[in-house]
Amino acid sequence: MAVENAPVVGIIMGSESDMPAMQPCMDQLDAFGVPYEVKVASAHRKPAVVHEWASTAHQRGIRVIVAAAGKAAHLGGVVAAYTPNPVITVPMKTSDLGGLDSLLSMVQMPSGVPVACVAINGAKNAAILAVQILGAGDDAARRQIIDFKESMAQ
Ligand SMILES: Nc1c(C(=O)O)ncn1[C@@H]1O[C@H](COP(=O)(O)O)[C@@H](O)[C@H]1O
Repeated sequence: MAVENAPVVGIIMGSESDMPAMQPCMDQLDAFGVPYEVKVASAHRKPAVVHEWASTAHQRGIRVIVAAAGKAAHLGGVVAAYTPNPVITVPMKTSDLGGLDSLLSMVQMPSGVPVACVAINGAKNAAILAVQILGAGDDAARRQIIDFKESMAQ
């Protein structure tokens, strides 16, 4: 049975240093009233933790995952390998290559393991897309998007 206010969006990021750029994602989910959980874990530095988190997310009630990372941003692809949930990746802007490194390493997934990818530092759009995905099968989430689009047009 679904627990009321249990997280339905799982946000994972490769480092604490990604947190400021990802804050708009959390803020937007708060604005929609969509519950989420946040995990900081790196597929490079803590592969076992990422494996555990990603492979059990759907069992905890998570329905969409947002994965943010910078540089050699393999985190989203690794998470996608372990979960049946849709994964939205957020390439982090980087000091050396401006985030093109993050973008290309996220978006160029091999056939069979897709991820969605928003713009460099596109944290807010990741939240909106996550709720749109939820809204495909949930009337309340779809209502949030309809209201959001109306207020954006004003
Ligand atoms: N791309 C990845 C992964 C991964 O893909 O597993 N783990 C950490 N990182 C990224 O490294 C950058 C620098 O991290 P630090 O600031 O911790 O050195 C961050 O943007 C992080 O997402």
